[in-house]
Formats: sequence, structure tokens, C-alpha cells
Amino acid sequence: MSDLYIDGQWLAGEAEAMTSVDPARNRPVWNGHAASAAQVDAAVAAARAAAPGWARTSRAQRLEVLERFVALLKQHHEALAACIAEETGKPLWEARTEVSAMAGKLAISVQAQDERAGHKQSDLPAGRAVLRHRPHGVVAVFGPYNFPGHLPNGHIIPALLAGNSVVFKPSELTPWVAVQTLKLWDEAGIPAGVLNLVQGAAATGKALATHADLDGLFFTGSSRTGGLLHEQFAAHPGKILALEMGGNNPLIVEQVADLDAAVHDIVQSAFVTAGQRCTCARRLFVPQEAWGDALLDRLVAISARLRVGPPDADPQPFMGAVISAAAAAGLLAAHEGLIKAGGQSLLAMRQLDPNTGFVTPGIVDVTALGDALPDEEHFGPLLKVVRYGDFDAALRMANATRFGLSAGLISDDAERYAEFLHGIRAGIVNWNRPITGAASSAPFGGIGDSGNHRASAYYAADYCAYPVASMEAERVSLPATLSPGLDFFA
Ligand SMILES: NC(=O)c1ccc[n+]([C@@H]2O[C@H](COP(=O)([O-])OP(=O)(O)OC[C@H]3O[C@@H](n4cnc5c(N)ncnc54)[C@H](O)[C@@H]3O)[C@@H](O)[C@H]2O)c1
Ligand SMILES: O=CCC[C@H](NC(=O)CCC(=O)O)C(=O)O
Repeated sequence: MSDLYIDGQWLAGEAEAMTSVDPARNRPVWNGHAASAAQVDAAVAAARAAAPGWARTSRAQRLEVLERFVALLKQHHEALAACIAEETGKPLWEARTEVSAMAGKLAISVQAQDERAGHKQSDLPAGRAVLRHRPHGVVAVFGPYNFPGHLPNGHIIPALLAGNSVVFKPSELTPWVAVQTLKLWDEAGIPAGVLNLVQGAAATGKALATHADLDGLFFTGSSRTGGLLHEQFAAHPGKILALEMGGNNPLIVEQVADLDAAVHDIVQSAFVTAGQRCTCARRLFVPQEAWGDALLDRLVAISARLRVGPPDADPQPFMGAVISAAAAAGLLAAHEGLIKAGGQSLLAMRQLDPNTGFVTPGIVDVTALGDALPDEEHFGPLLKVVRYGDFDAALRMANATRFGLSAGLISDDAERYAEFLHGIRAGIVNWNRPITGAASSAPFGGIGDSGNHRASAYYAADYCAYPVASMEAERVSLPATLSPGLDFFA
């Protein structure tokens, strides 16, 4: 039975039964059991026992294992993409880009480690100053369901490269992708205990996050869960906590020469991955003038004919299903709630089948709600439109959020972008580009309730190791000049 991977062994979970359902076809793709508290304990103990040995290996030795994993990812690219597509409902074209991003992570992490957590040495009048980085020890990695391969991998690769051992808990909605990925690690020859897998939902998460023998936790998920973890870790300032969380991301559009190009970037920002990216545009600010009306007409027309369908459909859909039929129903309820609160539906969201996660994009004009617009992340293809009079008002409303992950401006005016860049509060700020699709070669993180100032991607090297600064000399010697009042020669 392959539910859990602890100390190099595949084990059956001893806690509650779990079933992972393909949201496009409403059929189970994986059945298993969650880890019991004792099994979480065993995973942490295995990681602890393996930690000193893994930390003592050279980077070259660690790289050998990591490179074998990447080679296996490339070899099994299509099979893993199919598994991601089936378990999440995202189209195959997109699942393929997810596996490619996983394979690309190692080279970027090596470069990032060299630049941000590398070895530095300089001469001192007596001896030398040396900067080294040490792994924390045992870290937990928590993954979300929307990128079940790429986002946990974005913590695991740099953590292992730095010499940490890891206990990974994937989302309870995507256990199968985690199992398939761990099989590749096993085949790559990851030493027993260095990387462990425990399955389960919040109870398993709590058992792991509160484990006394963890040195740190790297989390990607909702702000709600991240906030709980932050409270737990507040009592342990010595443990490292990296939180990558959600957003209520604004996109401001001004009148531009190419209306279709603007619509393209809005659609790509709001609806890619069926709106299930942390960076997706949730609030679109549109000028209150005739050009704004024309933009919205075109946006509605293009969005209404976005192809929505199963992951393996030919031709491929733009969007697949959201993660579950329940998530689809929740999005419909959110859409309905906005209308009840005074919003005007521009494009009604529809659930194509109550047993699946297929929903069509929804667009609601929420201008009338004003300050009463809830500052919430609706994690799906639901775009809220706010009409604005002048840019200052748009910027003020764009910043009226507790989050601060991504933000964008569509404008042909460079001075306007300078103003936007200066005024907007977010960790990812784009100009005339979609606000989704961030590069792994840049830092990735947000401010406010979107993160805790420990950006991931290129900056993951920072939270995977701590710096050790040394002053060193080959032998002890009396300084040429002694401190005042110190006499060795009387
Ligand atoms: N900033 C980023 O990099 C980023 C990337 C992807 C997704 N996200 C965010 O993630 C969310 C979607 O993912 P999700 O729904 O899987 O997130 P989630 O917070 O529900 O779950 C994330 C992980 O935390 C675990 N968990 C849940 N409750 C827990 C608890 N009480 N204690 C310990 N662990 C617990 C889950 O089992 C899962 O492994 C969205 O809000 C999205 O914006 C952020
Ligand atoms: O859902 C959240 C992630 C969205 C994605 N961001 C990245 O892939 C960041 C790069 C990395 O972690 O390597 C996006 O911006 O679309």
C-alpha cells in the first residue's frame, strides 16, 4: 500500500480513509488513508535521524540525487502531467507546463543558492572572514491543491539542496500527485528519511505543524490556514516559517490603443487555471467612460466563449474544472451573494453539471457596493469589476485590501506606470502583462495577508538555510596592537 513514504518505506495510513476525486469526471482516482499522529511522529523522527548525514554530504553529492530526480521528471513528464490533469481537473496543456516548471526548478535553485546563500570569504588583517550557510534541520512542507506538483516542489528542491530533511504534507485534495512524485524521488535514490510523505487533512496538518521536533515549516495555501500557522509559530521564534498565501489582486485598466490586447491580458489574469491561481486578478478597475463600456462588452463576449472542458479534450480547453463540485457550488454562491448585495451580473457563472467542477467564467460589476465589497479571495473564475472616475480613485480602491500579492496596470502611458509602481502595495507588480505566470527566476511573495516577508521561488534559498559568519585564523597569535590596559610584556 502506498499512502505514506516514511524512512524510505511505503506504508498504509492508519487514520481516516481518503478518496481523491477527478473533478472533471466525478470518479475516484486515488483511495488511501491519512497518517495517524504516531505516523506523523515517525516521519519527523525519520527526518531527524537522517538530517545530520544529509547535511554533512557535499552539495555535489546532494546534486547527484536531485539531478536524477529531474531526469526522472523529464522521463515521466507525460505520465505525471496526466496525473496532475486528472486529479486537479486542469487541462493537459497546463499540467505539462507544471511538470516543466518542476524540472526547471533545480537549475534556478542552484543559481539562487550560489547568489543568496553561497560561501563567501575575504581577508582580514589577521586571518579571514568567512560566510557559510547551514540547513535548519527538519522542515515540513505544506502544499496547496492548485499546483500540487510545482508549488511543493518549489520548497522541497531548495530545502533538500541546502541540506535539510523534509516531511511533506500535500493537500488532501491532491494526494495522488504527491505519491507519484515521491515514487520518482524514491527511484532517484533519495536516502531513507531525507524526504518523507504524510497524507491527510487539517488534523494531520496540525499534528505536523505543532510537532516539537520541527525546525521550520514552508507553507503554500490560504491566508486562513497560514494565519493559524503564524499564531502557532509565534510561540516559537526560533523556528523558521515561510508563508505563501492568497490575494485579492487588483488590475487597473486605462484606455489603450489595442483593446483586444487589453482583453487578452485581463482574461489570462482572471481565468487561467479556472481562476485557481493565487495571482489571478479578482478585481478589475475600468474607467467610467465609453471606452470602458466597449472594453467590458468585448471582455464579456470573449469570456463567454472561452472553451471549458475535460483535461484531455481535443481541441484543448482554455479552462478545466475547478477542484471539486463543492468548490464550484461555493463559487456560484459567491456570485449570487454579490448580486444580492447590489452587484450587477455582466456574465452569469454557470455550473455545467452539479456533480463536477465545471463552471463558466462569471463577471460581476460591483461598483454599487463601494466600501461594502467584501475583501475576500474567491478562488475561481469570478471577476469583480469596479468602474472608476480618475486614476487616484482607482489606485486607492486597488489598495483597499488586507492582501498584497499581485497587481497590474494596463496602460500605454509610462508615467502612469511610474505612478502605479510607486503607489500600489503588492509583491508582484506588472505592466501590460497578465498578472499570472510569474517566473521562478524572480522572487515570489506578497505583503499584508499574502505572506510573511519570506518570498519563495528565487528567494527560497533565503529561508532554507541560516547564515554563519566566522572570523578564522590558522593559528592563534598575539595581535600586533593590544587593547588599552592590557599588558603582556611587564
Ligand atoms: N502565494 C502562493 O504562492 C500561493 C500559491 C498557490 C496557492 N495559494 C493559495 O492557496 C489557497 C488554495 O489552496 P488550498 O485551498 O489547498 O489551501 P489550504 O490553506 O486549504 O491548504 C493548504 C495546506 O494546508 C493544510 N491545512 C489546512 N488546514 C490546516 C490546519 N488547520 N493546520 C495545518 N494545516 C492545514 C492543507 O491540508 C494543505 O496541505 C488559495 O488561497 C491560494 O491563493 C497561494
Ligand atoms: O497559484 C499560485 C502560483 C501562481 C504562479 N506562480 C508561480 O509559479 C511562482 C513561481 C515559482 O514559484 O516558481 C503564477 O504566477 O501564475
